[in-house]
Amino acid sequence: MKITFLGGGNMAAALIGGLVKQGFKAADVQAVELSAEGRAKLESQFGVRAVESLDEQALACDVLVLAVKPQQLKAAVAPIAGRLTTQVVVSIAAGLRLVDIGRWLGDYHTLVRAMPNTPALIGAGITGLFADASVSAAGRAAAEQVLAAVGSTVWVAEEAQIDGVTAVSGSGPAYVFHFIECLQAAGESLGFDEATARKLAIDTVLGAAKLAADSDEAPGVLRERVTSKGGTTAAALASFAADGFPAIVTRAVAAAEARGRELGEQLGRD
Ligand SMILES: NC(=O)C1=CN([C@@H]2O[C@H](COP(=O)(O)OP(=O)(O)OC[C@H]3O[C@@H](n4cnc5c(N)ncnc54)[C@H](O)[C@@H]3O)[C@@H](O)[C@H]2O)C=CC1
Ligand SMILES: O=C(O)[C@@H]1CCC=N1
Repeated sequence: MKITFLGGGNMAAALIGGLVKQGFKAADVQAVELSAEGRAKLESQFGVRAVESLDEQALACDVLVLAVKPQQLKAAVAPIAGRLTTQVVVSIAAGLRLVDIGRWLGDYHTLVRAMPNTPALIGAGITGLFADASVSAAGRAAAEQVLAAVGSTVWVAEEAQIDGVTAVSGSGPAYVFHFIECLQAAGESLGFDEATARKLAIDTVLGAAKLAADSDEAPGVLRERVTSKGGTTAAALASFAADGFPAIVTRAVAAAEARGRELGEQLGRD
């Protein structure tokens, strides 16, 4: 399977890195990237062909992944409008709706919306997928194969749910990194040096996530097991509750989801 990325920035690099690590042949992966520095990085890091514009060789692919910023996508696909034949086009752009992307591509509807996340770089991503009704089973399978190479995948029943996936898991790594930053800073405030506080914070999140992933129990049950009555964890959790932590998370995720919808509506007017 030949895969071309239109846009070779952070997320494309995470996906390309993941694909190559998972055994995809670098010769079957290409990237179209405006920045010379970006192209040089992709070529040297992953050994893939990186070009400035979508030439015939780059267009001759089975899956074309649109990996530019939502605000850049309409202009980026303009040169290929009406030139697509059988390629499965997978947009990973936040918010943008298939109906608008299809229009910008010159009424082309072999389209899949996917929302991956950056842990794809280490094969630990999670991607939500939604396909236009006209995409064949083989087309869906091709799109899924690309994303499944870098982590797990879930199909959603309605396109609007991709904005929810974006809010929970697309943006989610940033929330977890932020929590790690805060836990590290809290450790430093107790007198640990930076390296020690960082290790305590990261290894805790890593271990807890692994335990939650491996366990049949709900995260709430695992939380209760850490929480001795009248103990230290109970004191911390009472403080979290008093500060409204669950509502803070719910509001933040809702803000991300609303922003996705807003981006789709705003940019789709073009
Ligand atoms: N960063 C993340 O964690 C995630 C990002 N996304 C989505 O992935 C897309 C890309 O995001 P990032 O990689 O973070 O952005 P980025 O800015 O790092 O990458 C976009 C790249 O596209 C290039 N580009 C822009 N116009 C171009 C054109 N006409 N032809 C060729 N290259 C062009 C830019 O030079 C840039 O390197 C966005 O739509 C975003 O919503 C999706 C999931 C997670
Ligand atoms: O922040 C963003 O808009 C993108 C989408 C998901 C992660 N990064």
